[in-house]
Amino acid sequence: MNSTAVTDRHPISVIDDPAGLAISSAGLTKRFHSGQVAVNAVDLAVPAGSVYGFLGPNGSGKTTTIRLLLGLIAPTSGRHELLGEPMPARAARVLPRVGALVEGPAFHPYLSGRANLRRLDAADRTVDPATARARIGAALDRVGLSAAADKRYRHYSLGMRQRLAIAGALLRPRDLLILDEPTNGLDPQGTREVRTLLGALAATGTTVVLSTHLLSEVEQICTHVGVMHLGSLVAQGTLAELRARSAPRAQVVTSAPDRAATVLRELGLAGVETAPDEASGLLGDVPPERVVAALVHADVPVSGFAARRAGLEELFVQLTGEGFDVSG
Ligand SMILES: Nc1ncnc2c1ncn2[C@@H]1O[C@H](COP(=O)(O)OP(=O)(O)OP(=O)(O)O)[C@@H](O)[C@H]1O
Repeated sequence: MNSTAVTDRHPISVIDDPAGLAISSAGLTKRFHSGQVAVNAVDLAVPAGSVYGFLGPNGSGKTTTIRLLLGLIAPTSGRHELLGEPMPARAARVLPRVGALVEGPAFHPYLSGRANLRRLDAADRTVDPATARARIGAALDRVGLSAAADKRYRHYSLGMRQRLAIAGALLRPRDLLILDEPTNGLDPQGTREVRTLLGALAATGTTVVLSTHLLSEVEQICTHVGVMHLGSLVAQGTLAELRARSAPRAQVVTSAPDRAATVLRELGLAGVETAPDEASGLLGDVPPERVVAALVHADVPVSGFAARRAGLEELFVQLTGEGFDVSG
């Protein structure tokens, strides 16, 4: 096997530029006392300025990874940096630049959105109380809640509640925002509101990382994606890079995969891979019939041939062995 075929569970990392990363990790691992390895040697590379979708089925280790990144739990092994600073050594310096939504803040139902933010702001001893009013006003404005700021929280829609939680994370300027399932439990309208907000935040240059189990969410707002499966990061890259992986691929079923691979390479196919009884490569502009003719001409025993394109959804299913909820 000489490949990193997506059907294998080999990690695929297509981000190899170490510079300009908002988050990087190497071998980040968490084994719980139960013995369960929830996060297994994860090498994250989140480019600064990206909207990075951290995608994976429930239980794949997304929340645990986020908790590790924020220093809420200690890794069993591995290391990571946030905004170029090693964690946890520089936590005090870097965390003020990082907004997070992991377990949503507990808001008081009978207080207004503004009053709730006032309470949250007052709990932060590192900010100047004299400027609280302006800070809270700006945060409400950024999430589009200025008009509803003085309504009681209990009268807020689900989308408004989540936007208030995000406002809580934005009480001070942030370079990086890490959100665990920010649209979970929202109705379609609330989901739209939060997505629009995240897009607007990203447009101002904030790096946004959001975990999700929704493929559609990634397709709609993310520039980059990392795919988790059983605690491992099984793919990472731009959406375009992952889409390219699902470009049309010629698949040859043969008892001579190495010879078939040679023919595919000679024809100019990229990404040629072999497996027992199979060789495959990206077709690009090469017509499938030319591939078949060349194989026959080279006396490669061909017992099956297909030219097929895997969609993003199929790619993720291949990577994780699980179906994704494609709604939302
Ligand atoms: N404190 C803990 N002790 C033991 N096991 C844990 C702990 N926290 C999480 N796990 C386990 O680790 C695995 C990964 O959980 P995690 O919550 O990180 O996944 P997830 O991808 O965020 O899923 P979900 O979307 O359901 O939250 C799960 O099997 C979970 O049961």
